[in-house]
Amino acid sequence: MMAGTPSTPLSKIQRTPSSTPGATRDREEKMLVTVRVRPLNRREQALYDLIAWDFINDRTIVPRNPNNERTSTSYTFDKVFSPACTSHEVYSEGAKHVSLSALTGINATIFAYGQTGSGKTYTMRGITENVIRDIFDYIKSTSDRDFVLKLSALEIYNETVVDLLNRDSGPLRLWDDPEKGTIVEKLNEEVIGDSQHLRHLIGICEAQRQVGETALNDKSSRSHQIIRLTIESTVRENLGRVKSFIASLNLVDLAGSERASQTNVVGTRLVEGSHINRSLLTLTTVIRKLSAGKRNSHIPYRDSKLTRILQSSLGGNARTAIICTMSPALSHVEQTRNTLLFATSAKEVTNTARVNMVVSDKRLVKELQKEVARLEAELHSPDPFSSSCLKNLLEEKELKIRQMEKEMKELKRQRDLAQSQLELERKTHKVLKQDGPSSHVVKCLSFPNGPVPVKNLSAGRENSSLRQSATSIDPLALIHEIRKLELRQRQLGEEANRALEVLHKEVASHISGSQDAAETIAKLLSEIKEVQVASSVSEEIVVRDTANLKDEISRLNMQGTTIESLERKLENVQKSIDMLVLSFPSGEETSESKSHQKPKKILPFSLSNSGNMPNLIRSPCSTKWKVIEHDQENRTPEINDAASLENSVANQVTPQKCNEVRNSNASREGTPVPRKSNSVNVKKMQRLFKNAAEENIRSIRTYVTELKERVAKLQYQKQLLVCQVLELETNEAPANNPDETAHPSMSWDLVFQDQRKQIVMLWHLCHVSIIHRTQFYLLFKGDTADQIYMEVELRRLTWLEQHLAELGNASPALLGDEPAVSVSSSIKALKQEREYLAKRVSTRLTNEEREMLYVKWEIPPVGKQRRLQLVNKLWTDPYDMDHVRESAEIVAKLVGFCESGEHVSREMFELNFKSPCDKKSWMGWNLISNLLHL
Ligand SMILES: Nc1ncnc2c1ncn2[C@@H]1O[C@H](COP(=O)(O)OP(=O)(O)OP(=O)(O)O)[C@@H](O)[C@H]1O
Repeated sequence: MMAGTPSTPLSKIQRTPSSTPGATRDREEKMLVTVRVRPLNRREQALYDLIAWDFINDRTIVPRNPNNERTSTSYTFDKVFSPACTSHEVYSEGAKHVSLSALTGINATIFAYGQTGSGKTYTMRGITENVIRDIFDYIKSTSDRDFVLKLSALEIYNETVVDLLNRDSGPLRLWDDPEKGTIVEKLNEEVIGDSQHLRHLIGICEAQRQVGETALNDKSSRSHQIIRLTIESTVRENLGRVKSFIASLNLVDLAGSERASQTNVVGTRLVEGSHINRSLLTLTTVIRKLSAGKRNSHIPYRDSKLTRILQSSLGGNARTAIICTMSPALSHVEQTRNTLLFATSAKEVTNTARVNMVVSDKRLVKELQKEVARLEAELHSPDPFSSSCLKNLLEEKELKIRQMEKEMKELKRQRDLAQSQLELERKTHKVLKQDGPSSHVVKCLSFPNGPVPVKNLSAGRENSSLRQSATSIDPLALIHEIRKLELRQRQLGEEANRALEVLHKEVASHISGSQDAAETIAKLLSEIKEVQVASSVSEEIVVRDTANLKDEISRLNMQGTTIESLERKLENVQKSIDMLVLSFPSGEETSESKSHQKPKKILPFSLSNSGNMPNLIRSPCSTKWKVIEHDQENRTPEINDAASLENSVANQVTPQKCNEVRNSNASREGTPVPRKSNSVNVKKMQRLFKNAAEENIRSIRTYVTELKERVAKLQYQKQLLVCQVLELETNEAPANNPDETAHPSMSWDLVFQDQRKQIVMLWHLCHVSIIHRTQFYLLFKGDTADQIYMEVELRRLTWLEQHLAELGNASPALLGDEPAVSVSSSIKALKQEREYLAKRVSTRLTNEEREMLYVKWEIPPVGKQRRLQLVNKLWTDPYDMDHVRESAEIVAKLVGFCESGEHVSREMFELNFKSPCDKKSWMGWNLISNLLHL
């Protein structure tokens, strides 16, 4: 197993020993950022591509302006290397100083960043070669120190970490060490003999790396490669004390950012490209946040393996040099601009490098023991002349030993003190987090009613329930929440089942819309009203200390089947009710019925007043309901006889009652009941019954819809809990990373943009239904109330992607059949979904709209499958947010989200994440827990 970046134990840190050449004090310094421009390559020359950049001086680059006008944008760095510069020059001015720091105990990282084909590998090869030469020259010329060099190398391919010195070891796990940072488990480390040996091993790593051909580079690196040299050197000081310096030098060759449209990649290359882009996006976000000086805010190191492994090099204990590589060609100007923006942010990032020094107790004791043994042996020697001299010597040595022991004691005392201070700080940090303000949402999961203050669980808080950081949450608190959820699940199940029983009995048999049906429905409605129970959740849930989180979640999952079957039942009932509504004659759209639709009636069965309402997701549906009631209350009474009569009927529900009301109204006011022919009255009565029945059915339907929402909410809460439990249980929980659990202070808007980009990328990687993507995209647009949805979506997708990536790269023997089948079935489901949408292109879009889209999306003017070609292009470039927006708009049109001119409503968004067109084959969230054997 290989350690992460070496760091000095707190007690052992010494600042800048004078004996160490080149060592510096513990201090902040900016990253060294340079830009290297390669010459136009053959491909670019063949296409007569133009040079798009000018070098004003050796630090500044500007976009070339053909008209010689003054340009407003210029980019300045520590150094800009023109195409004429050699690799040796790049090394000397862009990497040497930083990389040789590792010889003196300072961690160092050199990495190349840039678009695919811009020259990263070329540059890093040159640097590595120069580094090897200089390191061995230094070692040769530093005879007072002993050096030990070790090499390890890894690549991150499709978010999987692979050992380049031993590919057979399979995917490697990462875990966090409080002192050493992120550790790559079981990574091979080879001790280096000499420079030849080192070159040989690096050659092996290069040969092992994933390389593939794309339109922009014949030998494109499809993975991020990190070669890590760990350099340990020891020096013996006057007192015989042994000091060790230990540092690592990371030589990082990133895979290049790429646009699918430019690299023309499909299949495997496309998937690789998505992973590459995603991790580079995280790297960019990390750099951007660090550059904004928000080191105490949440920096999303954990969002990609690349940033996790390089965490200490990005704003931590390391010196870092970044060489941004670019093509000068006009055809790449956009990508190059992105690279330069990245470089501009990187310039602002500050690292705090320190000398990692270890004063070795063990070695010291060993040395002392050796010395004592030698002296004792001399003392016992029979030579009388040397005896007194030896005695003196021994006394002298003993004095030194006592001195050293004292020093050791002092060192240990300092170490213990530092450790206890650290411990105290951690505790304080935790307490602060638990008691802290509530507006921070990232890493905090809760459900109801938007942001709620987090309070201590024992204080019996109501709503803070799940809204605690998973990394700081007490397992007992989680169990408590699980129990509460179970209770709600049971109560809801009982209520819904009773209501459904009644509905099932009656609804199916009365779909004719006759007077009988109206009566039955009215009866039904009142019965349903009765079965509603005000389910207040008991707070008196006792959780034993011995309760086990995993067992709790398994139990909850088992019970989940009840809720799932309830969901199915609700679905069926809703269908029956829909049929019932449809069964009414289409005369519904008469002017009369239209007019009564506007000023809605107070319904006899109002869910808004339900005791359960506070527990419901506040859906647009229920909001509307309230507005309707409000409208009604403020409405001036209708003078229209029929309308007021209808109101009464709707209120009284049954035809008999309707008659009574009508008669009593008439007689009370002393107004003669208008005499009309019998046939007219019967017709009118029938229409009134029908309207009343319809209204009641709508009430029932709303009730069922709200039941569904409540069920969905429970599922959702369950998944939140599962997420929290998973995070709590995994070794990767950032308990030792206070930095990561820190509350974000950046604005929600920026967080939202970041999260949205990541979600889009993850949807792409996990082959999530494009209808789901569209719904989610259109529904969550950055409102503060969206925070929780965004967070949960991100967490779920991150889990899913990580596990799919790990499983996808594991050997079949490791996998078993299930997960692989699931991945392929979700790809299949996505394909089916596209076919389904393609069919709707003709019906949902006008000829004109279709033709415009074909032109815009570059669909050939002739061909059989133009509709499918169009749909196949939707949601394919997660990197381009314009593409994403346009894709969402088109899918929304095809599915009819925007039909009424309104935005998609939350009730359309299914929290169980099933694809509407193929519920069976889409890989839903349940799979996550299946994968984890929960
Ligand atoms: N400064 C340079 N001078 C001459 N040739 C160069 C230079 N930089 C790159 N090249 C050539 O350009 C091609 C692409 O370079 P390289 O493979 O290093 O790109 P890359 O950025 O690592 O691409 P990818 O991200 O796809 O791996 C190679 O053939 C390389 O030899």
